[in-house]
Amino acid sequence: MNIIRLERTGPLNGSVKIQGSKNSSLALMAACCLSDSPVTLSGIPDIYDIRVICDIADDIGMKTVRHPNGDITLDPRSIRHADIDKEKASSYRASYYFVGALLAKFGKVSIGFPGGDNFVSRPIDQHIKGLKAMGARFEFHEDHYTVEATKLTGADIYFDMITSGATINCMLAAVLAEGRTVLRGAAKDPEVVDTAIMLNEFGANISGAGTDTIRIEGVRSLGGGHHTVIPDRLIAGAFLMSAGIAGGSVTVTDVIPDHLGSCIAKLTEIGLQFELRDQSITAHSTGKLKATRVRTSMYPGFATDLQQPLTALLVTAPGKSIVTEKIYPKRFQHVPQLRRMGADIELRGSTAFIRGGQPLAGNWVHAADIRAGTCLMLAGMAAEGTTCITGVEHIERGYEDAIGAFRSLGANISLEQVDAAHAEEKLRIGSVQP
Ligand SMILES: CC(=O)N[C@H]1[C@@H](OP(=O)(O)OP(=O)(O)OC[C@H]2O[C@@H](n3ccc(=O)[nH]c3=O)[C@H](O)[C@@H]2O)O[C@H](CO)[C@@H](O)[C@@H]1O
Ligand SMILES: C=C(OP(=O)(O)O)C(=O)O
Repeated sequence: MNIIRLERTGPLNGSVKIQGSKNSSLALMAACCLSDSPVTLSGIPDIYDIRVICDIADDIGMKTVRHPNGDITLDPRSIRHADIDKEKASSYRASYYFVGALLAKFGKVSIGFPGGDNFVSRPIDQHIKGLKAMGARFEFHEDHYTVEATKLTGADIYFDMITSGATINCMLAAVLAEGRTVLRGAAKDPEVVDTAIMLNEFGANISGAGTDTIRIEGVRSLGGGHHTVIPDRLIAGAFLMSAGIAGGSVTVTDVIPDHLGSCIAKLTEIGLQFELRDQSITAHSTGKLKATRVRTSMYPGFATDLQQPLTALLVTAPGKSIVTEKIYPKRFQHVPQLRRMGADIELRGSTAFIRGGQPLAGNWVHAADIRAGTCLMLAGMAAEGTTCITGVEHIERGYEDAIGAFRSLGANISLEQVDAAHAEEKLRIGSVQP
């Protein structure tokens, strides 16, 4: 099995080109099913989740070609059915977008339950409620569910909470539905906006994406064309944090600085300095970090996907920090791992109380999800000695080449193969801190 090995890292210096957004790519790839002509997407990252989508596309008959320049062309004209392999659908989170994207054309979609990072509870009731309002009927089975609709009709949908997944899924279903759909309490995330922009480029009639009310007038068909996915703001945010942990200056290029507003504001409070340009951001360490409080919230608030890497940074900031997770109250699988490295963190409900500035020591630790992996890579840069991280497959769901990028900045990081039993034993006996 693969592990990531890290040694304490001196100042980082250099720049990293940020890959296309995972979460946007997952929506865009599924959205292509709505078109009646080929679509070419630029910037889609070569990551595990995307490879699964290409597999699913292949199964249902949508030809996909990855060109030498990295672009992907998808041809929805040859889709034969909407019976999605259960296991493939359950191996990542956003498989539910195939429901919204295939329902109008096929009248019935059969699919496995969404997988993805395990935060104990990730309900899909808002997807169900929204699609039902448009005329869909759901049936739930042990390992899959089916969604049927003889006809999809526009509806007025009030979400009970802000959800990017349900906003995008209902938007996809509404594009070819009859009449007008209004999504109220919609998510404003850049990934929602990116999806709406692409669909409009191909002939959809969506207005208001990026606000909390999205209106979609159903159209009869969509054409194809070309679209470039937005950059991954979550990966960019984690690289900016690495300058705070290891020192030095890190530039992220090919980004949209506006998408990182709340992250930059929080990192400035903590003591980093920033230079913002049109498409790049440089984070400078000032050598001084301050404790802070943070509460995650939906865009434009501080993203839950940045909570875990931020926690690593706060563990190194002297003083008491308080991190409250409002989106996934149990998203703390990184905390026991940070404790194994000597971090002083107490968890009470959905809040982590951090006494920062204690020395960290390398250890064997396990990344249970993508951002726990980011968090542990950052912590490993600050820890004395060697840190070995298992669960690399989770990191690979989101990052094209995290190791290469951190190495290019000067981090002491490598991918190594070890015997699985050896890793398990090391994780079991590691020097667990009280
Ligand atoms: C593939 C993808 O894009 N994943 C992202 C997406 O996940 P995902 O789309 O699953 O997350 P949502 O934005 O839908 O979830 C936001 C909140 O709404 C709740 N909720 C959501 C749907 C629903 O039907 N019922 C319900 O209660 C969730 O439990 C959560 O508390 O947004 C999350 C929140 O920014 C990010 O952490 C994930 O990286
Ligand atoms: C939670 C995440 O991903 P997913 O929703 O795909 O599990 C993430 O990217 O941090």
